Amino acid sequence: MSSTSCEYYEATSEMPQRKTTISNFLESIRNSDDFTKSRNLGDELGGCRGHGKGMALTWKDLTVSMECRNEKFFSLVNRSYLKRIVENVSGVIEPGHLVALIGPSGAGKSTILSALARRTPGNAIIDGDVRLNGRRVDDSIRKVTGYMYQEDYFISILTVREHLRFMSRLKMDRRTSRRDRENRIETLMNVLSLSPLADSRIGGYAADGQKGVLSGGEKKRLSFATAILTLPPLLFADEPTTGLDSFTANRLVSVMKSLVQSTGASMIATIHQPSPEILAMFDTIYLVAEGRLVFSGTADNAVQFLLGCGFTMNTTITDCEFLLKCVAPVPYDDKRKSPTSSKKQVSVRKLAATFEASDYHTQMEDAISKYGEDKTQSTTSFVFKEPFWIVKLFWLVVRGMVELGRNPNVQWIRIGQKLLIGLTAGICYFGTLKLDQKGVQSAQGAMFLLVTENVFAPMYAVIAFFPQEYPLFIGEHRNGAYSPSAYYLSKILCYGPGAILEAVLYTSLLYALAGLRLELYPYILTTVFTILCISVATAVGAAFSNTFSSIPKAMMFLLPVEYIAMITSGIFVKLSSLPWATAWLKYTSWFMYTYESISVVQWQGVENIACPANDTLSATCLRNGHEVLEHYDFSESHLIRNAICLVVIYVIFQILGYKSFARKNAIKEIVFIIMRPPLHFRLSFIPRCNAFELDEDFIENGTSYQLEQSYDLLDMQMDAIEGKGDR
Ligand SMILES: Nc1ncnc2c1ncn2[C@@H]1O[C@H](COP(=O)(O)OP(=O)(O)OP(=O)(O)O)[C@@H](O)[C@H]1O
Repeated sequence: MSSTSCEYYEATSEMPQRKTTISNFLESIRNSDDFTKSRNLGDELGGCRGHGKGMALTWKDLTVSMECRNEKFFSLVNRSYLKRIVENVSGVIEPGHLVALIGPSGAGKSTILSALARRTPGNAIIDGDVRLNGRRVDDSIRKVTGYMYQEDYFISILTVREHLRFMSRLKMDRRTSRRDRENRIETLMNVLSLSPLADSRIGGYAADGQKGVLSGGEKKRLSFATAILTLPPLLFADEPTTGLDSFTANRLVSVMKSLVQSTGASMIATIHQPSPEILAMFDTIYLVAEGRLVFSGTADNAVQFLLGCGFTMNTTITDCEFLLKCVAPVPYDDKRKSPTSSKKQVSVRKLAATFEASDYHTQMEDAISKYGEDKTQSTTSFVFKEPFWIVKLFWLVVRGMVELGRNPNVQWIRIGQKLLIGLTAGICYFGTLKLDQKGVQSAQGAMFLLVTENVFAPMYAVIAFFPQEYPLFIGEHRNGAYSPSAYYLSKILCYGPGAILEAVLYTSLLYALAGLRLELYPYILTTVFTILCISVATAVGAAFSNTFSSIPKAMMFLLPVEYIAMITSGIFVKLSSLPWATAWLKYTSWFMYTYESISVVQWQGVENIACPANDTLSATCLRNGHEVLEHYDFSESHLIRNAICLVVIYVIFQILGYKSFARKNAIKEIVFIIMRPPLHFRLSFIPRCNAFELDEDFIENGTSYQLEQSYDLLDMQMDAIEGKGDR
């Protein structure tokens, strides 16, 4: 190691006497029963057929910034600013190595991990050179690598074994035989002590208030089992040991260690306060603080490096505690008020600079050059044959059906609700539908109820549905389990039959009780149009739900659209009296298309509607079905047009819903593009700031309104801070 000058720390002359070295620990673990037992885990799990040996991942000057917004009520004019989270971090994961990212909370470990694995949130802006076996990574890394999220994403009503079975169908190589799949599932459950829980429901705090069945630690292990189901050649694990007791954490890391050793796979894990035993199992550790790399090498060397920098270590703390203490963040208030603590704040930068000047850094750079330039192994040789899209769709539908079947209350309650409303409305209309003027009003009222009840309830049910499902979808999709299209379509296929059943039951009940035209043709056509109506309503709900970031926002924007559609249905306003500026709105109204159609089938060919004796010659008396339809500005020739328009509206909203689901905010982006010129014009009057006059608050709570400007200002600001800090 090169001599490092760390004169800003008070150097200690006395090196602490450490009771046990990390190498001793590693030796003792290697000799332990537990470790030897799981040593051949790779073979037991069926080797890494289809995945080849491990992969080398290198990254140079990785920088990650997050585009943040100052959330305002009307988010179209929210100002964005950039928050830099990771700063020029480099490193390497060699094949067959177990690597740890350690550092204090908020240091940027998860951000580095997700940036390397291409699983960052949408607001992340990543810069740097990341290579997998020498090739620049793209989104295909998601398919060949495994990722274990910090949060657990499960369908609570599935059992442990069912969950693993579904994931094996969605994720494992399509050439894997059923027997191999089952073997792997059983072995993993066995190794991770999940076998006794194989038939227990995963649980979780579901919407129905059902309490969790698996504990947090058991879910963590299940999460790990899911991540390694495909035996990925490279696994990213975000805090795999958090929430586990020390014995289980130890066991989990020893499984990781044995897997990398027996299969040659590589694994990187962020880890909080590992015990000495766990720390010793990692081949390399990356110590991160404030988004910077402070050290890379073995844990033993990290301690030596920091001791060499002048930190003191007393004998009562563990190595990891010592490492974390050296780079612990200073509380925000202290940082602002106390000059001494701001000196400590600079020290992480200096520590990073010291590391950059050290031999450890040179060794790391050599390894990066070695693996970063290696183009002999193509990443494509690891690309396993994933299941076909249609197969994934099939299993997603089956999983959705199982979910519905296990949670029948929701569906039964909705059906019960529909029957009750149909019954109540039917009783109210019972005996009122006669062929006279009053009967016309009653019939139109009953038909309008047929429309509204098939719009509002399903639309609002869908609005709440997608936000609930989104975290699970994101977690599984980013892990390469399936595409958004397969998932979205599976949801339509799963929930479609239920919605159709609701529409049929409600329509039939109200139709019969109210005494609407009791003939097969009008009944079937009315039912068909109410089914089209409920389908459009769910598509509209899905589009709005997926477009806006929260349910209240989606409702806020949906309500005016829904009101326009309802008002232009033909019952509240004479459609021919609408002024030219708003007359076109009726063509967007699915209420109008449905209401007109069921009115047509009801009144087509009806003659002899009775008028009051003293009113037979009055122009207001409707004598036959044709006059009724004319009164509402409806036309008998519109039936096919209406059916086509409903289908078109359905398709448009499903596409918008899907686009927004796959790429959040699709509709909002369109609105923003339209709004951009006036916004740009307005914002150009805001005076520009001098970057050097800005303080750190700018970076945290910045007021920049253009992304490019944010970048430039941020760079200048960081340079300014660094310049001051180094002097
Ligand atoms: N999507 C995001 N948008 C804005 N800021 C973010 C985002 N994700 C993370 N951050 C911020 O980045 C910083 C680092 O977060 P990160 O989760 O990477 O830290 P960490 O070291 O993994 O912490 P912990 O150990 O507590 O999980 C935090 O200050 C966090 O608030």
